Amino acid sequence: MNYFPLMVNIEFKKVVIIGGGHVARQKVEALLPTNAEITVVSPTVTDKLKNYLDEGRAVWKQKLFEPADLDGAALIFAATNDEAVNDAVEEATQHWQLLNRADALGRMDFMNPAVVRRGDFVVTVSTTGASPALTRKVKADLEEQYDESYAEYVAFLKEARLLILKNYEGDAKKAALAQLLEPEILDWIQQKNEGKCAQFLRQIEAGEVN
Ligand SMILES: C[C@@]1(CC(=O)O)C2=NC(=C\c3[nH]c(c(CCC(=O)O)c3CC(=O)O)Cc3[nH]c(c(CC(=O)O)c3CCC(=O)O)/C=C3\N/C(=C\2)[C@@H](CCC(=O)O)[C@]3(C)CC(=O)O)/[C@H]1CCC(=O)O
Ligand SMILES: NC(=O)c1ccc[n+]([C@@H]2O[C@H](COP(=O)([O-])OP(=O)(O)OC[C@H]3O[C@@H](n4cnc5c(N)ncnc54)[C@H](O)[C@@H]3O)[C@@H](O)[C@H]2O)c1
Repeated sequence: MNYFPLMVNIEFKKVVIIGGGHVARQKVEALLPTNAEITVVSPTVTDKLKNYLDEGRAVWKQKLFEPADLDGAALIFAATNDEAVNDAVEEATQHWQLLNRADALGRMDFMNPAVVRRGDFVVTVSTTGASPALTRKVKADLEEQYDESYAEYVAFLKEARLLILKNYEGDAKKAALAQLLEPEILDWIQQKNEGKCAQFLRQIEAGEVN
């Protein structure tokens, strides 16, 4: 199956996770930055997951799964360790709801890639379920290659690009946008050279970048 990768806005959408184990905790952690409305349905939860629930970052329904738990959910994660329960979640999922099964059985409307998040810079990795271990290895490589400085780097590129779009047209715009990929800009960010960054923005505004 060829899955279609998407960046989806799920802010305020209801997401229901059935199960409260290690996998459910991973799903909650992946969802927290999205501001989705997360509900966890499970009689027990791990200590770390309990912390998120205590902080009000997700709602805990401390109970066994029932079909009504899925009402209004846009995304559903069947993440229990019991195949029969995951089957029951699948059975209760409406055609318009998107289902993920952590056991990778049955209806899999979407899969979870590994995610490296650096502010607006997001890199995802997937083997479409073929080798979660390779996915994690490549993720670790990417975390090293794209360190925390990329958040600030991409934020700076955004600011500079918007200034270029405002101040340049035609070929001059193209040339100025191409300048944004000069490696020295990443060097300035990593060396915390705020002077150089500010000077570059002033040069853009003065029409001097080409
Ligand atoms: C990327 C990540 C994202 C996430 O889960 O959010 C993710 N798995 C992660 C971790 C992880 N997965 C596994 C281990 C145990 C060690 C090992 O085996 O290596 C660990 C390590 C850990 O848990 O720490 C094993 C495993 N995974 C699946 C099965 C079921 C099966 O295949 O039968 C089994 C066997 C279970 C068993 O043995 O019983 C299934 C899936 N796991 C997926 C994603 C989807 C496709 C991924 C792809 O290939 O691209 C898919 C299909 C469904 C889905 O969940 O969407 C997350 C990275 C966390 C991070 O960010 O570091
Ligand atoms: N996708 C992945 O990354 C990945 C990784 C490892 C394992 N897995 C799969 O995910 C499954 C879950 O793994 P885990 O480590 O989180 O298991 P776990 O044993 O730590 O947790 C299982 C959870 O399911 C809950 N549960 C059981 N029956 C329930 C019911 N009727 N209603 C509601 N909740 C119920 C339990 O209370 C528990 O909190 C594994 O069995 C495996 O198939 C997936």
